[in-house]
Amino acid sequence: MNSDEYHREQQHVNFVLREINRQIKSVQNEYQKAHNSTKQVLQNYGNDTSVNYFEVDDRNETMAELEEQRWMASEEMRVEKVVYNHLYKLEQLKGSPYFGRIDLKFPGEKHALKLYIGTASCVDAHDHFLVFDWRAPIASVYYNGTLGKVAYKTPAGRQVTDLKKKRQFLIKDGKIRNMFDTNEIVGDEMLQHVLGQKNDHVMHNIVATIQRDQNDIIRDTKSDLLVVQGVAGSGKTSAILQRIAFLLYHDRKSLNVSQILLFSPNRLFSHYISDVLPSLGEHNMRQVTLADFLSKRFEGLRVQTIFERYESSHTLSTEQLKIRKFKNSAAFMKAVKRYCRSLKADQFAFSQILYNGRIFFGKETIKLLYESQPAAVKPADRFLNVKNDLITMLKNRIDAEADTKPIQKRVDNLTSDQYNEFFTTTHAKDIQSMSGQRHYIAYRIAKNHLARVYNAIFNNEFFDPYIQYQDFLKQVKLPNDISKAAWEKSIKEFSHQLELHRLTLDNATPLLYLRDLITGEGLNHDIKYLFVDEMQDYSIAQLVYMKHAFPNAKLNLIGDSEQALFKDVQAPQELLKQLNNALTAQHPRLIKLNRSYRSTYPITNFAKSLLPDGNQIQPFNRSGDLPRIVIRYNWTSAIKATKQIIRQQLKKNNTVAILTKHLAEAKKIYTNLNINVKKTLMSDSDRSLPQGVLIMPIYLAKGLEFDSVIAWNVSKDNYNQKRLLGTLYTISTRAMHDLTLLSIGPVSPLITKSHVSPKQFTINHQFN
Ligand SMILES: Nc1ncnc2c1ncn2[C@@H]1O[C@H](COP(=O)(O)OP(=O)(O)OP(=O)(O)O)[C@@H](O)[C@H]1O
Repeated sequence: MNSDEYHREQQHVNFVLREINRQIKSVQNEYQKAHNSTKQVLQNYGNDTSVNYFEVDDRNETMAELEEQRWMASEEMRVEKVVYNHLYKLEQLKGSPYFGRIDLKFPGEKHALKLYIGTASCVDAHDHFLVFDWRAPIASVYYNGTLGKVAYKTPAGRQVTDLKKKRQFLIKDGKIRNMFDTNEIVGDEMLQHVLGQKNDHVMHNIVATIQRDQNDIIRDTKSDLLVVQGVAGSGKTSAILQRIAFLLYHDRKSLNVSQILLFSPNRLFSHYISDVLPSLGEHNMRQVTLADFLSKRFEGLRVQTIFERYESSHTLSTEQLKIRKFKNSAAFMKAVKRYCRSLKADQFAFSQILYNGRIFFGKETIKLLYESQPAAVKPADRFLNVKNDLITMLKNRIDAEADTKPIQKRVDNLTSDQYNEFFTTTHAKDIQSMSGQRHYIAYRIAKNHLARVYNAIFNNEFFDPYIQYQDFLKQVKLPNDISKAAWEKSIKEFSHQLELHRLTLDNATPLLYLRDLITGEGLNHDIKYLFVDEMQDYSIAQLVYMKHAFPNAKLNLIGDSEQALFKDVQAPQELLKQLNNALTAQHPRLIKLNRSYRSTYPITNFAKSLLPDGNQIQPFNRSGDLPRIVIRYNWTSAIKATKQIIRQQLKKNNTVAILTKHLAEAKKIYTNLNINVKKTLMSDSDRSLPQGVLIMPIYLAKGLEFDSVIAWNVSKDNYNQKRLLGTLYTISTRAMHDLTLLSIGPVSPLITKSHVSPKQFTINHQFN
């Protein structure tokens, strides 16, 4: 590009930045004013709440005043937040106001319009858009269109225009570092630049270089089940984060960030992606791991995590593996549903409610309440009715109790301060007569006595879901390949675990499903979009449960069936078929991403050759060294070689990750690796990644990437089963720039018998 053009564009950047800086100053003032005003109102509100309540007439007046103050305070806070968000967005534009330009010529117009596109919009005092938000309908042309006739959607319908130019910029600290004209979606030159950078342990937004198929994921507004199957490093996570930012913009009148929930594989990953949305001017959505979600739902029990299950899975017999498969299937969840629907009153696992060691509500009473309802009423509604009936019965008991002598005596013995303490609520303050006040106090005392019974009813303690689940297990029809003896043993194991206050993951979801179906509780109607990243690591049963638990949510399942750590590598089509069958949806959509961006060309080529059907994977053309296979014959030489590799790698990379199959291996390396650089053994509870040498089992590295990776002990002994292919593939694809595979003894057939050819790696083989 000639220097005149470059100069003109830099002038334009300067012009836009001047306007942005001017606006920042003015909004800063506005913000200060809004902040002071909120402070003032809150202070007034604080003073007013300390008023006296002695005179009845004053009370009502004060309540009205307080109500008004409260309203004013919340209004002030709302205004302050709006101004703050505006300021935040302007600050985001300060160093780099935009990244793209499109020239559009509309029918009937003489000249093309130049539009600049950035992470947020900026409008001048005359309402001219200096920068368009990347999510605005017209900006879709930047991502979708090649030069010539293009169309884009607007609220008023489809618009057609002529795309005359598409220009990309790399602007840093207000200076154009690079710019290209391109006809492609986003030119490879720009991608080369972005992808060649060293990892700094937080994920970056890809807003300037979104690719066409990623754009389809981001801008989908119709699907209620969006399944993204993308090869390793294809930008699945990046695309869904951009999608969240897009949806918040697109549905800004009806959607807020608290209505979006992301299930993420672990806390490290949650931290890794935590900067992406703020960099796009959006607040972070809620994230939860399956372990955290289940622990909340089973208070008092220790629920196994995905990783604990993975760690223990090598000790399982073939029979136990078959049982696991069955419990993780859609068929098992269907059986739970059928069982709950057909339950008769005498099959219910009702529990008595005790008070001071005596039966307060017996099982029979509860059963009768259940039976007394018409059979046509749904189990969950019948359960709720029982609960309400029990509460009514309890209230009657409290009423009766209030009139008893011991309670009346307690009322008589109250001091006047104690007496007045009962009258702080609006409702209580309205009771004027003396007898009314006395009864009110007696009722409150009796209610306090019986609070434990109330809590027991409220928490559904009159029903035992664990016994019910066991009953279900005893009668469920088994698949032919599971023997009755093995099944019975597994039921015993379930009760044994319960005695220890533990619950395995395989039982947790069906049990929760059964509990929810019977009690009608556990549903979250607020969530409108549910995202599940690394979906291949969830069982179908877990996904069925999520669909049930978030009934209003559109499901977004993102993963790679070939990175399965917990089961055999599955062909994408097979996984999708299973999902479609289990999660019936009105508007399902599948988007596949086959181009891999993370790793250099030689690394992606090597990794794809490990897979039986890796041909669909398209490596991004970024140069780099061939992966190295390093073979040693004992532990000491392997550690020695590792130290050498680390020293070499740290000369050009910030981080070297040693990735193992299990935690035990990782711990052993950490203890034996004496090296004078910072080394860290990562654990399940860690939230951030330091630099230097990181040692961790692969499941903690899910979704992450590192400059240089050492795949630990890829030997025949260590990687001896077909189901470890997903693990090996996932480890190899965590490397951005360098990959070393270290083997203690002969190399695994998963490599030697794959499509990997000797030209795809270098080898370093030493006998000692
Ligand atoms: N359009 C893009 N522009 C720039 N970088 C991109 C783009 N798409 C992906 N990347 C980069 O490629 C890398 C991999 O992206 P991401 O982690 O989103 O992929 P993924 O499919 O979720 O990976 P995996 O399943 O292997 O964990 C990241 O460094 C990301 O920034």
